[in-house]
Amino acid sequence: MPNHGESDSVFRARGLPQGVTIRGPVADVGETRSVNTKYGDRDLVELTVRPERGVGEPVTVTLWGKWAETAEYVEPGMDVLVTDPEEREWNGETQYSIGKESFLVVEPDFLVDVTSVREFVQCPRQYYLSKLSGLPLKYPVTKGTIVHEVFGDLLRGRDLDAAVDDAVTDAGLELGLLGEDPEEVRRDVYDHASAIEGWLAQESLTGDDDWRSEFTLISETFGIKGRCDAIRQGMPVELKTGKNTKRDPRFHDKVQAACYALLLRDRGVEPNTGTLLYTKNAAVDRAEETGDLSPAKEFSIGKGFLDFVVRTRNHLAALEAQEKTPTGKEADAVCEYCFERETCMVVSGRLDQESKVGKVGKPLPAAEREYFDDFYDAVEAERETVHAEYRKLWEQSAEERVDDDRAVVGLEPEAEDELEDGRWRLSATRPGDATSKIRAGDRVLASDGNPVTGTAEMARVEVLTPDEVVVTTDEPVKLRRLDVYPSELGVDRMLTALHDFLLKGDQRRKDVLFEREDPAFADEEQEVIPNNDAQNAAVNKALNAEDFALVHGPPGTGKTYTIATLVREFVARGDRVLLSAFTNRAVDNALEAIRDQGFDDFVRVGTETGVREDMQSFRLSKSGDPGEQAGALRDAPLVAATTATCGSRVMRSQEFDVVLVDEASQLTEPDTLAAINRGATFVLVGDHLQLPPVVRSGGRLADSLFERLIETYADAGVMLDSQYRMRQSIQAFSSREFYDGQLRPANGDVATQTLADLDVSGVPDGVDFEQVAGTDARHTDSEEADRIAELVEDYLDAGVDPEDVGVIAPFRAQVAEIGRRMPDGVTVDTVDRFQGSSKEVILVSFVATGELDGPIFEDYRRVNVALTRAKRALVLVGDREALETDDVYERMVEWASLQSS
Ligand SMILES: Nc1ncnc2c1ncn2[C@@H]1O[C@H](COP(=O)(O)OP(=O)(O)OP(=O)(O)O)[C@@H](O)[C@H]1O
Repeated sequence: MPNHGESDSVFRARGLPQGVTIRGPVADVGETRSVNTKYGDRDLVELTVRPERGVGEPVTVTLWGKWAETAEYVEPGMDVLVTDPEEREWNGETQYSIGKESFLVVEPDFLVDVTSVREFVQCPRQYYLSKLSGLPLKYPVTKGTIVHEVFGDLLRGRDLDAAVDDAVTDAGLELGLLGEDPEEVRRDVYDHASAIEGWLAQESLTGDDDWRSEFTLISETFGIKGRCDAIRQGMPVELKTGKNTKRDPRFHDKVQAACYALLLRDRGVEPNTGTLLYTKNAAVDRAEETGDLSPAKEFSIGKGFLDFVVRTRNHLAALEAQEKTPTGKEADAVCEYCFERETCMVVSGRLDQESKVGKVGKPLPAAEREYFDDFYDAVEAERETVHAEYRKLWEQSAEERVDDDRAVVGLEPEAEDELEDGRWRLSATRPGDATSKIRAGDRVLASDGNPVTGTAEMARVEVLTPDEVVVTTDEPVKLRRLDVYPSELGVDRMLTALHDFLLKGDQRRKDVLFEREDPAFADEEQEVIPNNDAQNAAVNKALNAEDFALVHGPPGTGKTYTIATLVREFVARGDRVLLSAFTNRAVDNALEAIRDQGFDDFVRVGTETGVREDMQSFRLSKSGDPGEQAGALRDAPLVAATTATCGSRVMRSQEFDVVLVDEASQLTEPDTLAAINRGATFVLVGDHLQLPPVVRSGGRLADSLFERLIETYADAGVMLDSQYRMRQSIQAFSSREFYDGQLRPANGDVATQTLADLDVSGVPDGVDFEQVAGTDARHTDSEEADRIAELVEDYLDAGVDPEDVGVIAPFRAQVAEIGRRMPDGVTVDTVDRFQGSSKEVILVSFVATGELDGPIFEDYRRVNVALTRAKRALVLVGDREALETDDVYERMVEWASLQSS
């Protein structure tokens, strides 16, 4: 374990075990020189590093021999980490150099996946291409998953036949889409599996075997993460479904196993042997093949090999830090026999990239290449924020993670029960009643107390109550802590969506989205929704769209109702429809509205834990008879899935006539592409005057495609203008301020609704402003919280149901402050969490004292959302003087005060 923070500066005397590291930005990279040493001529380079993460006095670190090659890609400003440097005094100065035990790690914060290092060794360009195009739906990929599953099962002591049967059934959907015959697949997998079984049997003859399958590892020192297929007596074992008749494992496979060795080293284990298991070897015909047909190949993992692996990882991390596209020249890529040769040439040609193999075809127009570059960089910036989340696993203390809602700690392990399929159910009691973001159904990292240096397993939360936790895992672990485990899947899928749109997409689609051609519409009119002209116009716009249509729906204007109607119309005319949204909640809400309109011939694609209970019966299982599962998907006139799932390999095999995307104004452009790439035409429904996409990095991802299109092609959109939620006085400010005064109540009943209709009186009805001078704290205001607590009590005393009351606050801290004062049933949350819902009574805490700062004030769209959640009563609580420092809030206070007087 390297030291961090203050202890970084403590360079202990050489010879002390572990822990001596130099870490910080590079200030200078010297010239490479060749010097004569007792070992002959050797290259050297001097790096000047500012240790203690840039705070310390610069020190010189000499890189010898192969390490000197690092100078080719390391640059001033990049972060480096040197473990166990050799030190010597020279002219009163301490100098450091890479010694026998040292490693130099470039950009350790960039977490490289083990499979990426493996690909990068094969060819840096292939690493890049896979990153762009994702894993395709192909038989070898699916078979690989099946064989790995069987491997895990066999390690857990399951019976071979049962394991093969289950794994093949589990892959039913993919096999069906691939048109594979399950019997043949079973036979195929059987061959691979018997190789594993045979080898396991041999191994167990040698005495008591210490196995562990699927080990999740992450190293803060080496900046590597990954999941090892198995660890046997502390040594990594990797399974390969290919064949290898040579005596040695393949080079890139060795690199992969050595990565896991590095990860284990970080935990104090020093594996000296790696094993590769080539399962196809068992299936080859011994009469035809010669060579070494034994599946298991071992190799010794020496320091020199680990050095090479770290340097490869460094090279990759440096290219990523410089935002450079690999060319294939970085390594000795041999293009001649490469399977990816054609693809590689086409991609380099289209994107006009340099590549070792050369390019074919005409480059995409400059605007498209620029678009690609901009979004690629934006997605990678977002990836950095995901890496920062991983880092918090070790940078934050357990208490900080709990405070940040990222962990549940202090669990007392109760029971470990082995399940029928060899997996485990672990339970623990939970002292204290802390709340947490982790919910039943989530995938988390379960650990024995330390998720990085201890034993950790990916787990699924089955039960999480204030006093009990139950999870399921592949392997047992002392259940003391759960951590939110970040995922790069979202950013990976954005890149794939960009790739599919620009390199595989339809020309006409690109012409329209690049604003070279206007969207086209047919002009048939029909009356579909007689009682709402705008909805009717929107439906007609969408039905007539030859490219796309936009439905702009302010709060409560019947977006969901319109979508449901539209879906039925599309299906009725014979279209195959894909319905998508960012969240599972939005997808299920839309499906519910569709079902309410009497249509239920649809398939819901999603995970068991993602899909809402009442939609489970429509969920397409991945497991089952291949023909049946694939048929269920292919024949469904309506398929519904989140945008992330639209980018899965299963969904990427599907095509639709039209794609309908709900809450599209909250989607980044690449996320929207992931859905619309699947269809010939598309309809986006949203409101760009409510919350924008949630991204941590900003840049081009912060603007939705919906907003861009509605600004460019206003005529392609229809705004729904009649709202079914708020009484007249409540909607007035939002209508005037955000919707040019066009938003209006759908009918008299909506316009004139009051609390009196609910037999409630003696409390503020309609709109009210409550002056509270407030306290000075930045993110909380106890005076506002007290006042809100009194008001809520008044409402409840007057007969309002707690479920009908909501409180909106700008900061999580204030949400907690108010939450402590609330009776059961009242919802208290941030604006972001309130979008899409409504309550009879809403109170807004502005935490506005002195200066206006905080998320609610950064973006007027937030206040639009906050003010449009209430049906009958809206109470604004804040300091008039502070609010009046801003024009919009000044008008808001004026409006609210007028109403209440
Ligand atoms: N044309 C219509 N005729 C009758 N009722 C309607 C019509 N359109 C919408 N409604 C009703 O208005 C209410 C709000 O509609 P819906 O839930 O579709 O709004 P929304 O725009 O999706 O809301 P949100 O802004 O919360 O997303 C629902 O009860 C719905 O049944």
